[in-house]
Amino acid sequence: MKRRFEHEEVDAVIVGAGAAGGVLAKELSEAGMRVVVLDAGPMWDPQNDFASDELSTQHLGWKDTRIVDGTDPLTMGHNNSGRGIGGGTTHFTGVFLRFHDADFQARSLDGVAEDWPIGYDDLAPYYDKIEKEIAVSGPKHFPWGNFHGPYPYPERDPLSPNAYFFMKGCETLGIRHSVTPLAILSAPFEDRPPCINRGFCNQGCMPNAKFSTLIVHIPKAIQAGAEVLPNCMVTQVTLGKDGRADGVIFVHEGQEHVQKARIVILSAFVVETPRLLMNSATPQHPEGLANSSGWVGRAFMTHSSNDVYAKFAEEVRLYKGTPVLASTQDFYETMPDANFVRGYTLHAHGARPVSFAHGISNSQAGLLWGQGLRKKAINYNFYARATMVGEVLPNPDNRISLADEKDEYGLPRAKVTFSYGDNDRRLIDHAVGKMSEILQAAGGQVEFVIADTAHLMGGCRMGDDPQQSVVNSFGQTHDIPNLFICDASVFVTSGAGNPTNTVMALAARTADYILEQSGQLTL
Ligand SMILES: Cc1cc2nc3c(=O)[nH]c(=O)nc-3n(C[C@H](O)[C@H](O)[C@H](O)COP(=O)(O)OP(=O)(O)OC[C@H]3O[C@@H](n4cnc5c(N)ncnc54)[C@H](O)[C@@H]3O)c2cc1C
Repeated sequence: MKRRFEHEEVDAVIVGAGAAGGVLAKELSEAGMRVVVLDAGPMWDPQNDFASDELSTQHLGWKDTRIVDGTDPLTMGHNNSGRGIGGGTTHFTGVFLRFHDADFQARSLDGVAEDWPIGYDDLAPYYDKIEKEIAVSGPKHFPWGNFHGPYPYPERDPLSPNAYFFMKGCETLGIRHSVTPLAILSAPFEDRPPCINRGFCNQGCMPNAKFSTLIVHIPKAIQAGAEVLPNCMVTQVTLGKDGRADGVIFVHEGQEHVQKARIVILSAFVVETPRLLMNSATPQHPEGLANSSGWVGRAFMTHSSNDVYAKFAEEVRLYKGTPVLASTQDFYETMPDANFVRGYTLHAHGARPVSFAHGISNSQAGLLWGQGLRKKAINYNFYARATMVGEVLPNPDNRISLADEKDEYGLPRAKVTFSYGDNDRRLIDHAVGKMSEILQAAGGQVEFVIADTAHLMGGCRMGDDPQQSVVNSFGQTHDIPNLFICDASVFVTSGAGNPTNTVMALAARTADYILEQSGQLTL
């Protein structure tokens, strides 16, 4: 492996080239900082590595063994993680929503969870910047939240049959709906083509119509001088004699290497960032770095993402088009007459045949296999699907910790403990009821409800109080001023919308802060 900065201290080393790491790499290197980015996985080549095939693209997820427990253990892998340059964005669905004002104020408004140390207004300019930078497509008027459009690029057209059925159901019931804001092009942008509705967004998008960090931020960072090193698994953050972070140790092809840096930024996502901090424990930091509060790994969240499938007399063909093209946020904020607080987004959500068969084989109607499964799966073309993105309240007992079992690097594996709370379950019941009503109002017969989750957030939450949080609102750890955390792990609550726009806006804000502060002695 050729390295430019093997024997030098760089300005910043970034661990993880995903949604957040990519934004940071671009911003810091364009501002003239010397940046090295290390990612555990490969540098993907969309034309060779992104097959139009469900099964052969599972490797885009983080596949290392994790020990899972709790009353609702999570299925880890392709559905909730990424590995390699681009991180989760290589195979994310591209739904690109902003959080609402209320998402930052769960404690003040509803007496649950915690308020974030920032509000919507702190992120608004960064949402604007990111959306413009990647040409988000969306409606002229988005009915919910603080931002109503217009988006930089026009909304997608035509939509999928599944989206039209969803919108018909919503209209019949008087539920507002909208074409979904997407990080997927509706017209040419830079050197990328518009989407032609192939529908393989979760397999990597071979034509590059869908945004990913791999094809947007990382090339720009490299152009500006950043060194991006794939297949480099960071195993430890190191401290100097002064107690400040002074670099990282990483493994490439079985060999250990060191990268010294003035600032260390962890953007390794919700499981690996806390794990790395805990695996970097020293006698001065016996519970792991940045963990004097005891909050490292705690209160991580997922979104509830239950699916409802309904059968129609006409063909729907769930494989057609971008998976999500229509949504409603009419149930996003706390509803006065509901038996739960907070809310959810609903999407019309396509499904390819393998995930359809996998889902229905395991639905709440009971297990299906053999002839029974075949009989249902053969009617795949007649099913429509809706999916929820439900807020899950933070619970300190939902946590990432270290298991006894070791991985190939000799490091303790991550243990991921997750259980839903009562509020989460009541919220899910409500959303499943609404999705069923919508599909029925469109003419379908509900046949399958499938419990599922999506997205991970939290585990290194931000806050003003160093005893109750890991980082400040800029991602700077309370304990070690030149150690930053910038990824989905800093979320305080999960909100009820897909998180990546917020992950990237936070990263752009952290980059500004680092650039403002980097001349000062405190960094
Ligand atoms: C199937 C799927 C669909 C999704 N759909 C949507 C959607 O439609 N809309 C939305 O908003 N969000 C969606 N998401 C979520 C989205 O992908 C994440 O929110 C986002 O990628 C998180 O960004 P991040 O920077 O925190 O982490 P990531 O993007 O996951 O990046 C983390 C990177 O760190 C690297 N890494 C980890 N540990 C180490 C280590 N020790 N050393 C070196 N490198 C390391 C990993 O390889 C990875 O590349 C989806 C996710 C998946 C998996």
